[in-house]
Amino acid sequence: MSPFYEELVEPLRTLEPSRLALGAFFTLAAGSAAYLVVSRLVLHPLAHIPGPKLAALTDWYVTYYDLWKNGKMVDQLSLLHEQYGPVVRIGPNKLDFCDLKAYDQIYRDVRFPKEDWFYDAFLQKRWSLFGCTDITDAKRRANIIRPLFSRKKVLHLEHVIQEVVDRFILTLAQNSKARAVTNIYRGFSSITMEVMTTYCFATKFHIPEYPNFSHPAMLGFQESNYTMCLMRHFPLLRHIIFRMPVWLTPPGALGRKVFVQALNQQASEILADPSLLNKSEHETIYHYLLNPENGEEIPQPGLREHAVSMVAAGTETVGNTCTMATFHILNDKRIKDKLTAELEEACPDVESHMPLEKLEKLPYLTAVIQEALRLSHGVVTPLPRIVTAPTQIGGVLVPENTVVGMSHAFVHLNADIFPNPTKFDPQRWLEKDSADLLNHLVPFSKGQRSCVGVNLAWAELYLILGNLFRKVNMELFDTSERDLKYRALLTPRYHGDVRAKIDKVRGTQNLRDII
Ligand code: HEM
Repeated sequence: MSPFYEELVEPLRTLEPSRLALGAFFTLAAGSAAYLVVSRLVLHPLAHIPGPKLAALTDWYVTYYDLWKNGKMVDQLSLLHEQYGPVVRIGPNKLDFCDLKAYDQIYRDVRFPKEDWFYDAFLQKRWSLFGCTDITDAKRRANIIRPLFSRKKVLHLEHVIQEVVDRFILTLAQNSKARAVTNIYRGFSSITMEVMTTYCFATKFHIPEYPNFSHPAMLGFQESNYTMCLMRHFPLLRHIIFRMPVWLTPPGALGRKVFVQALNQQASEILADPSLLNKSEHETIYHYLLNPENGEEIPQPGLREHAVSMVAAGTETVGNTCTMATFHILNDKRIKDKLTAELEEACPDVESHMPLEKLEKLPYLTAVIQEALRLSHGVVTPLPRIVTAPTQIGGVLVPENTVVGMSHAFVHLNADIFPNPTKFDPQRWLEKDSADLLNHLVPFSKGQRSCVGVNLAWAELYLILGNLFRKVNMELFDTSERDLKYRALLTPRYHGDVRAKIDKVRGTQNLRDII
C-alpha cells in the first residue's frame, strides 16, 4: 500500500461505523445534489432557455405557485414572460409559451400527446376521453361519443336543454317573489350541471331547484378543483382520496361522492340489463359507449369515469362563461339595453318559445357570448403536451420529450389582437375586420384534442343567456369586478360570487305546463 493511500484511509479506520455511515450519506447527498445542479442547469438540452434557475432545478417551483400560492401559477407565468420573453423554462423538462404562433404549433400538432402526470390527477384510470393520453385511443373514443354532441344531435335534443333553462327561469321567478338575493354564479353551475345529467344520461337530479342553488353535488364539483390540483402534485393522495369510504369523506366532498355513486349505479344497472337503454327518453352517452360496433368493451368503472368526466367538463366551463357575460351585461347599461332590445325585436312575444336557430342569428347576443368566452378563457391553466420529436415551436428548437404548454389567457389578452384586452367590449366582434378575431378565440382549444362538447356548449350559452335577458329583469347586488379575479385551478375559480336581485320575471305562463 502506498504511504499516500495509508494517510488517506487511516483516519477512517479510527471512526465509529455510525459516523462513517453519516459521512458517506452526506457525501452521497452532496454529490447527487451537485450532479442534479450540473445536469439540469448546465448539461440539459433546455439549459439555454431563459427562466428562473429554481424552476429549471425542480418541479416544486410550479407546485409552490399552484398550491402554496393557491392557484397563482398563471399570474406568475405572466410575470415570467414579461421578464424572460415568449419562451420560459418553468420546470426541468417544461417550457411555457406566450406567442400566438406557438399556440397553434403546440395544439394543432397531432403528434403531441397529453401529458400523463397532469391528466392522471383527474381520474383513477384512463378510460374517459378527457383523461386519455394515448393518441390512437383518444381518436377512437372521440369518434364513439362525438355523434351525441354533433350539431344535428344538439338541435334534435334542444328541448332537453330548453327544459332545464325553463326550470331555472321558474326558480328565478320564485326568488323574485321572495325578493331574495340570488347567487347567480352558483345558479349557472346548477343549470349547466343539470344540462349535462339530462343530456348525457337522461336523468334529472333537480339541481337548479335545490334551495339557494346549493346542491351538494354541484358544490362538491366546484370544490374538487383544488383537490385535483393537490392530487396532481402529490399523486399518492389519489389512492387515498379515490378509495375513501363515504363515512370518512369530508362534508364538502360528500355531495360529489354521493352523486358519483348515483352515476355508478346507473352504469351498473345498464350493464346488467342493456335493454334499459330502449326505455330511455332519448339517446344517452351509454347508447354510444355500449354500442357493440365500437369493438371495445368498457367495464363498469370505465363507464363511471366517462360519466364523471363529462359532468366535470361541461359544468364549470359553461357556467363561468354565463357568469362572465351576466356580470358585464348588468354592469354596463349600454350593453344591457342593446342586448335586451335585440332580443325583444327578435322575439316580441315574451311567452313564446325562442328557438336556438333564431337566437344564433342575433349578432349582438353572439358578440356578447364571444366576449364572455374570451374573458372566461374556458380552461386557463396551460394544457400540457409532450413533444415527441425535435420541433420548432415559437422560434425555438424544442427537443424530444419536452413538456410544452400555453395558457388561453395569453391568446385572449393579447393587446395586438384585442386592444384594451381586459375590457368587456362585445362591439369588437362586430367591426368590419373582426372575422379574423375568431381565429384567436380559443376557449375550446384547437386541434384533435379540442373540446368535443363545443356544439352543446354554444347551444347552452345561446339558450341560457337569450332566455335570461329576454325574461328576467335583475340588477347586480354587492358584486364588483374584483369578484371575477380568479385562481387558476384548470378552469378559473372566481374569488367572489356574482349576486343579483331579481326584480321581475316574465314569460313563465306556459312554462309550468311544459314541465
Ligand atoms: C364553454 C364551455 C366549454 C369550454 C370552454 C370547454 C373547453 C374545453 C377545452 C379547452 C378542452 C381541451 C382540454 C384538454 O386539452 O385537455 C375541452 C375538452 C373536452 N371537453 Fe369541453 N369545454 C366546454 C364545454 C364542454 C361541454 C358542454 C362538454 C360536454 C360534452 C365538454 C366535453 C369535453 C370533453 C369530453 C373534452 C375532452 C376532449 C379530448 O380530450 O379529446 N366540454 N373542453
